[in-house]
Amino acid sequence: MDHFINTHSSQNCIETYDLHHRFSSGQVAVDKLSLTIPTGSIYGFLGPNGAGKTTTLRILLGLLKKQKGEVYFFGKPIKELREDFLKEVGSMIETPSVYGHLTATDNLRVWAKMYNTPMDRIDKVLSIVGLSHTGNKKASMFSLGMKQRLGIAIALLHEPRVLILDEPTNGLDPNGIIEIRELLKKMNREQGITILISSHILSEIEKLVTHLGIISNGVMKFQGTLSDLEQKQNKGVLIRTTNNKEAITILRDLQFPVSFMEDDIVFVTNERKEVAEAISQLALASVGVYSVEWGASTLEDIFMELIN
Ligand SMILES: Nc1ncnc2c1ncn2[C@@H]1O[C@H](COP(=O)(O)OP(=O)(O)OP(=O)(O)O)[C@@H](O)[C@H]1O
Repeated sequence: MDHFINTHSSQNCIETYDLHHRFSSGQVAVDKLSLTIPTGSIYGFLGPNGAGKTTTLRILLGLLKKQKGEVYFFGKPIKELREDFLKEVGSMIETPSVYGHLTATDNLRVWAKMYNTPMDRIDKVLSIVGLSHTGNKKASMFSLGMKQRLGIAIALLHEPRVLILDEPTNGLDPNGIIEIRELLKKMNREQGITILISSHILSEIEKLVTHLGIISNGVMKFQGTLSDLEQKQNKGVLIRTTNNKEAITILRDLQFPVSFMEDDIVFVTNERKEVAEAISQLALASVGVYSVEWGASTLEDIFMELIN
């Protein structure tokens, strides 16, 4: 592992190298996982149920003992930082820890005492998460979205530089998802907080994140920016002709990678020249081409391909 020690960077808020975790049941939950979360990014940690996201986040936070691998926060190994790094980290793992019989303010008072945070910070975080108006309402009467917001407020109390959130949009309706998304974007933009957010639904975080790590069965399948992922999109061309049956025979004989999709011929290529050549060949064979349309596989298609 020594060769990694020199490669870590203070440009990155969190880095892991070759993290590995096996539960006593024998289940390997995390396998040689290397994460790179740039400072200032919103990093989406995406994977299906049981992929190993929560296990990874718990290891990062020291809630689960690291078995193998390295973890760096702000360019330094956590064993050097000891528990000090936790002052810089706010987190919400699984469900928010909220006392139902207390108001939002009283919930925050409990945590402020524990963190030794000045009480005037409470109004600030309530305003950041949009819960200032909740007054005497007990948290048990909050909607799920409000409870999630309160959980985020608790995570923000001690002014962390990084926020780690495990599926914060779980169970929320579409409006709730949008509200949390806008809140996180605002915090990242206005306060420069780096955010690591896990999810099992690409569409819930696609509009939020700058970077993505896709995990399946404990193994990292993709890591990069959203546009890196978009580059993996396999562009294709939909061709409509006066005689699709003949057209497909001609194109297959000429070794073009074509197939049928409903009534269209799908031609998988990114090469304009190849498309032009295919159309000329069809014209030579007196097959009329009346429509040519560039299509693209969706990000969801790529995600499904990566995790299966
Ligand atoms: N305490 C445990 N003992 C044994 N196996 C466990 C334990 N906790 C988790 N696992 C297993 O480890 C694997 C990874 O679980 P983990 O909770 O990290 O996944 P996840 O990606 O967070 O999933 P989800 O989206 O469902 O929360 C799963 O197969 C899970 O069953």
